[in-house]
Amino acid sequence: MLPQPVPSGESRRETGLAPPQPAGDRWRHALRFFASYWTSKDWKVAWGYLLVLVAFQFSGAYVFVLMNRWQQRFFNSVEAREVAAFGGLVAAYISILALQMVFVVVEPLVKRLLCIRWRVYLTQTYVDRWLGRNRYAEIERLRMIDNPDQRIADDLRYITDPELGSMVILLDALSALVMVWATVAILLETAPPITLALFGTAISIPGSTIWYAVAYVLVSSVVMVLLGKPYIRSMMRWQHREADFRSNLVHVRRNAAQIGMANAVQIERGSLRINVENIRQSWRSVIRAQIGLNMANGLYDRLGSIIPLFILVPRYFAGAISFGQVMGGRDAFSALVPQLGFFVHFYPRMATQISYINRIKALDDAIDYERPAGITATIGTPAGVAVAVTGLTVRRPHGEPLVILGDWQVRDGERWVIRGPSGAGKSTLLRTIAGLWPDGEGQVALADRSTAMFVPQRLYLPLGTLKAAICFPDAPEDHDDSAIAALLDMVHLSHLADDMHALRMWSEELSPGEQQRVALMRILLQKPSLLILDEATSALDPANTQHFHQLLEAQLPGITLISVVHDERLHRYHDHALVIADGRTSAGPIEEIA
Ligand SMILES: Nc1ncnc2c1ncn2[C@@H]1O[C@H](COP(=O)(O)OP(=O)(O)OP(=O)(O)O)[C@@H](O)[C@H]1O
Repeated sequence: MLPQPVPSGESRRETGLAPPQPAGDRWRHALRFFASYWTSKDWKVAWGYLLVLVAFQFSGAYVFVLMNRWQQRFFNSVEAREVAAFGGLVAAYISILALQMVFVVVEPLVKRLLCIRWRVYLTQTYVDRWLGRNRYAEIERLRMIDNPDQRIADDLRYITDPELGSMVILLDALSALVMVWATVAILLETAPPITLALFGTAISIPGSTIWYAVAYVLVSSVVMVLLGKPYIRSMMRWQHREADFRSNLVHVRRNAAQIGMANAVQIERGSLRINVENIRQSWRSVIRAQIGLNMANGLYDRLGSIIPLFILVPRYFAGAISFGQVMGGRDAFSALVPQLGFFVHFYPRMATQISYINRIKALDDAIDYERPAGITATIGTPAGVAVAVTGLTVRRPHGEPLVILGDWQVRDGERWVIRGPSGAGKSTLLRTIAGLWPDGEGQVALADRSTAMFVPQRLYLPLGTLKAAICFPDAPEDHDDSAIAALLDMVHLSHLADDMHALRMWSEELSPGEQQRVALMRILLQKPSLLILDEATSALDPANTQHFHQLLEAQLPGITLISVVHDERLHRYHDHALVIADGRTSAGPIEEIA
């Protein structure tokens, strides 16, 4: 069975070069994404905070109505010169103001508390899922999406932002609904009816201002949706370019020494310039797309405060309503229009959020993608066999065969060398044995995974002390300092003994050859029964390379060894050979294999 094609095109989608995913899929994903926190084990606190926030939206509308009524009373009493009522009105104002202050202080606080909990939950969940089932490695191996790290760190932060995030937009929507209800009630008291003559009958529709507001908002919404589409596209492209720039900067920082040695500063500067130029260009298209949106928003706000006066003042002139009602009506209309036009007003915010959620969807798709494992990795072999391979063909991700191995067995205590030209598939075969390469067909069985150890060319050094790096995966406390000092001496690194507990960037400080000797120390500490080495001495000088293998032989005499080595002088430390040439393999005792 050939592996299925790798899902691709996400980057093309995100840069706007390919059409977006179907809307139905995106909606379903967004629903699942939002529901996840509110049904998580933190649900009690989450819903508690949310209910408080919802209650705030309702009481906010109530305070708005109080303030509006107060305004009507105030202007009417000023117009009627009711001096005696002035003190009472000021006192009433102070009480309403005090209420408003409670909202101003407490509401943002609750919002922030909820948003940080939500962010922590989402971030932990995504980190776990990304690291689970080897997805982080598989996503990189197949280059499924770019910058999953930034999606987790940044996009989730923007979605849960307490000022501009998705939940705040939804709360604003609720607040808009409640306010619409409150302002409609006020406008019904002040707005003149619309009178129409239909087939000779006079029809009177109450609350003309409301209908004008609805028509006003509907027309603006259509305009905004049309203007917003290119805005979403350009925002996504811009985010993508920003992420590329950040990851290139990290790349330069990580490879600082190599770049210096290779005199590649010009090249890196050029590529960073291209990144910045790409940002500039995509930002320009964001700005262009924003011009129309800003203009429409500006007109929308300004006209919204003047139109009600044009409608209500003639009625005041006709003596049908009081001056207080004109001011109250204008206030309610001005409140109604932005609330009704929530979608209009917040479209740019929603558009940005949609693009973040789409990036998270791409991450979810990559994490959830189940690539049928053509090669099965199992535990359990016949007695005396350390590795049993059956019917194995290793393929490249897109299906072409890389190594056709068929059946192969490594018996306990055998020492195999894997040979072949560069690019033949030696490292990939080792990854397959480790169960990290699923593309192809056949079966790989290990006698015991827990006593097998894989040592790649570049060692993984965790952040922490040198002792922690040497003891990994054991905890540093599991081994005495004196034992580690003796090992350092054994591998000719005794000068590092005093720095054993120093917290430094060891992966950047130790030379590749020193790191390979740290790997040797790990081997001697862990004493694996099966050791798989991928050019594990490539950075060592000949004397240290000999020493590496001699130490292995002396300290771990019965070990089963599979190693990829280019240096023919090292073949004598092995008794069997597997040679890969043009995808075909030949295997057997070393003296029989040419
Ligand atoms: N993640 C990947 N996606 C696509 N192709 C890959 C991937 N990893 C390895 N390959 C390809 O598989 C082939 C074999 O690579 P591999 O690293 O196994 O070779 P090798 O024999 O170990 O080479 P060398 O001796 O130079 O280390 C190469 O052509 C490489 O480009």
